[in-house]
Amino acid sequence: MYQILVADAISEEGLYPLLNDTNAEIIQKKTDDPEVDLSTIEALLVRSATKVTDELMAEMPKLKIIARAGVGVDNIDVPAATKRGIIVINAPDGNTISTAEHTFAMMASLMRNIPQAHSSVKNLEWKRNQYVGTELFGKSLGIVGMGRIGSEIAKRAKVFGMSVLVFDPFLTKERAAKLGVESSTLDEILQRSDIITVHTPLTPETRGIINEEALKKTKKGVRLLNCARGGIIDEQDLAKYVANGHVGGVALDVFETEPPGEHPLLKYENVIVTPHLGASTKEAQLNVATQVAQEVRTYFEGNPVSNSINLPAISKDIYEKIQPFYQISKQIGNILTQCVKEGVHELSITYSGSVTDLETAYLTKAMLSGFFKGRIDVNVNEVNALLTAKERGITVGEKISTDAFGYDNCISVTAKGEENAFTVRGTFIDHYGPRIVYLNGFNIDFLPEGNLLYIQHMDRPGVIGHVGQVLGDHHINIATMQVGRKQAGGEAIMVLAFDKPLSDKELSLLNNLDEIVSINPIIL
Ligand SMILES: NC(=O)c1ccc[n+]([C@@H]2O[C@H](COP(=O)([O-])OP(=O)(O)OC[C@H]3O[C@@H](n4cnc5c(N)ncnc54)[C@H](O)[C@@H]3O)[C@@H](O)[C@H]2O)c1
Ligand SMILES: O=C(O)[C@H](O)COP(=O)(O)O
Repeated sequence: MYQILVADAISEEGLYPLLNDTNAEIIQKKTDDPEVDLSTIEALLVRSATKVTDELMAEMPKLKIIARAGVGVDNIDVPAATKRGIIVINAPDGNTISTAEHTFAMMASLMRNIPQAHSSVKNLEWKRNQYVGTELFGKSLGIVGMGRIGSEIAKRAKVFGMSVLVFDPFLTKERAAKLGVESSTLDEILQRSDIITVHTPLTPETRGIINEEALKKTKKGVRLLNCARGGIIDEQDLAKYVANGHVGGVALDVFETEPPGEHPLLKYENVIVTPHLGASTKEAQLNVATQVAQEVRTYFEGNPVSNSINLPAISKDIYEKIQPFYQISKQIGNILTQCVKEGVHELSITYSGSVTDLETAYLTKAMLSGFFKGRIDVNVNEVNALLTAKERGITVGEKISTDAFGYDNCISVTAKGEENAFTVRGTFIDHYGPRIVYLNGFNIDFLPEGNLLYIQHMDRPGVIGHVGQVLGDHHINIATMQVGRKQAGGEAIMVLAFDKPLSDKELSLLNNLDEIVSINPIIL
């Protein structure tokens, strides 16, 4: 049973896929709740409130997946999660409409002084002249960041009769034309817009994208909105421009620090604010919670997730095709790590035959996760495999070859150390399964599974009998046995499978046999 910590307020109804999973135990508590045993948690579900730091992850050694029920992952240390092999997923589009609607509601409120007028009437005043507003119709709206939310704002703005200027470095002129908006530079937006709204993620590039220098270029009376992330508009610079009357109004749903506390902008009548409510609708919360709950369940069922921030996305049908090769790639990596007895500085992988039609980069990462399994203290998976290899000075090379050694497909991996190189080849045969077909210079054919023993020996009459005798004397049943040799009387190998691993004593008795060169248990 896997334990899931739901650390923020996430829709109970949306958690249904997990609440319904008999393999899942849901704990709905904060991460610092003394009743929570962080060491047993395998999945963590959050919104923007919980800060998922490297220190927190260090307290959660079993953590495999962090799910953000929403879009922004700036509260999660994604590079640290990647390093630890923890998958980070989000729900990228479940709250788009709610946030676009909230931004629009803020814009209309700002233009018509609705929050101020509302408070005034509640205070028993009736100041009709004081709250004369401005129409949205005919105004130019500048949108910085034309992604999911920016695009929805643009659609609504057009219906309201506004002209829309957009700045997004990834927006093509064709898409802009299709959306009926004018693709502009940031400067054009600053100079021409009556209202400017930002909808980018907070990145080093977008932090302070609207700062003093930008504000100087705006029209007098410009209105500014930030319903994306605090910091995209520099709050200190904005406060100056509200104070000097250049900026005509501001609507903020987000702040650099949340809650903002005593904030210089809060004292101005023409600054309206909400407490990060963009995604706070029943619909959005149900959408994002359902999306991540389903994804977490999918992950624990052993299937690929589709909204990972730090793992290449792979569609379900591609995953189904890749799955058999994925397993054998892992097994080859794991055989290598158990057979190579020196430091490895290079791993080169050659794909041939039908496997070359697939996403081989994914298989290379699977091979690496098998290679590092049990070798280092970190959980290595497809998320951090390449990074781990790089950190350990292992060069990873990938090649395609036309020679599949007579098989439909072949994955061949060579591990190079200071002294030696060791090659393992595997194939996947339909209706038969994965097979290892080459081990360190010898053709062989065995199932990479369970408790195996790889023996190097001299090809002499009686050797198989001697091995059988030792094992028989210790009541050890041989499940399968495969042999391979290069030439009669020369070096040979055998690979035996057992129901349980052999003891040190049994291994040592086998090792002492005259014809045996070396023995090497492999546990897969
Ligand atoms: N207030 C809320 O509750 C709430 C809810 C949902 C999302 N958000 C925030 O809204 C923002 C937008 O979300 P989204 O789902 O539309 O994201 P998105 O990824 O779909 O869109 C972001 C867009 O910003 C553009 N962009 C990136 N860098 C840029 C730059 N330097 N200049 C101009 N454009 C740039 C990207 O090309 C992309 O098109 C995010 O910051 C998200 O966290 C807030
Ligand atoms: O990035 C997001 O999805 C929004 O900022 C919503 O954040 P929340 O889930 O904390 O409301």
